[in-house]
Amino acid sequence: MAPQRRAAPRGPESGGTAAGPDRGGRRHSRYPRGCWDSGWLFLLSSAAVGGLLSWSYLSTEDGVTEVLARHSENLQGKFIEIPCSEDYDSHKRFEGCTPRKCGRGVTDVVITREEASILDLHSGALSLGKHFVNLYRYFGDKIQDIFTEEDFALYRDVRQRIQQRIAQAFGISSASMYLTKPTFFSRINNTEAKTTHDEYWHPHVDKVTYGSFDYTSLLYLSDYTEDFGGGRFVFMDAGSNKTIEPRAGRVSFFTSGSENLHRVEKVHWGTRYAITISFTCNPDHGIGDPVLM
Ligand SMILES: O=C(O)CCC(=O)C(=O)O
Ligand SMILES: [Fe+2]
Repeated sequence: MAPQRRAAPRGPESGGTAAGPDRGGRRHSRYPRGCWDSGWLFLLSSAAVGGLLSWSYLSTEDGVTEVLARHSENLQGKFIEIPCSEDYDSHKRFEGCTPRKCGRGVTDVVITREEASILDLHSGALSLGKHFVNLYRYFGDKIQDIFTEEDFALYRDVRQRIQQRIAQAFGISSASMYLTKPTFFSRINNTEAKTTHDEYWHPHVDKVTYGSFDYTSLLYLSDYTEDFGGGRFVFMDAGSNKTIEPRAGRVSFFTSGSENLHRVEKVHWGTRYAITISFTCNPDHGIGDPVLM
């Protein structure tokens, strides 16, 4: 069955909250001491009850979970810096590219939902049962029946914008990064895994799993809770997991070392589409953009 194109309109941009001037201090002194104390106690106990409630609400079988990006949010950009692991020291360093600043970011404004829906059409055509398929080898001459030159141009443009966003977030030059392999479409549903490659739910470190990766990006093509259930992306931090709920057009990116150990929750229903676009700092591990031959 041909996949359906979903042309969902974009929601309004989310605005930031400006911090106001400190208005709290002077008001407290107007209250009699006893009243202030009980008010404070009340505040503290409500905060404790609230905290407990949200803790139990957010807790999962994996421990305490914090949501970094909800499906319903339209995030301009969120970036969290974290200390780099030592993984990069055991590889050749490329100053100005190899991570010195590490972290993770997510944005909903670099790729539109419309662009995601066009790419999604193709991931539907690529349901081949295995996780890694070399499209050129698989389709041969027929590849031109599946992808048009416009599709490749869109892919190149999307990849370029993601690369620039990553470079900006980590303070490096976009020209020092190279696309690397595997860069792939993934399609996940709740059918049984056929090979170990299909077992996407295992915690892993991309730099260990894929070798050449320095920066990983994920472009989501479908929507958590609308197109599929489960399937959230989880950063596995000590003591607290951080989740990203996929949303069409959402880009999440992070340094590929063990500072960003992660996994994907099992998909319970529906189909989840995403593209993994990865970058290396080592020109020897770079690959060219896909082209139509
Ligand atoms: O699809 C995702 O959200 C993550 C996939 C992933 O971890 C990977 O391809 O290495
Ligand atoms: Fe990964």
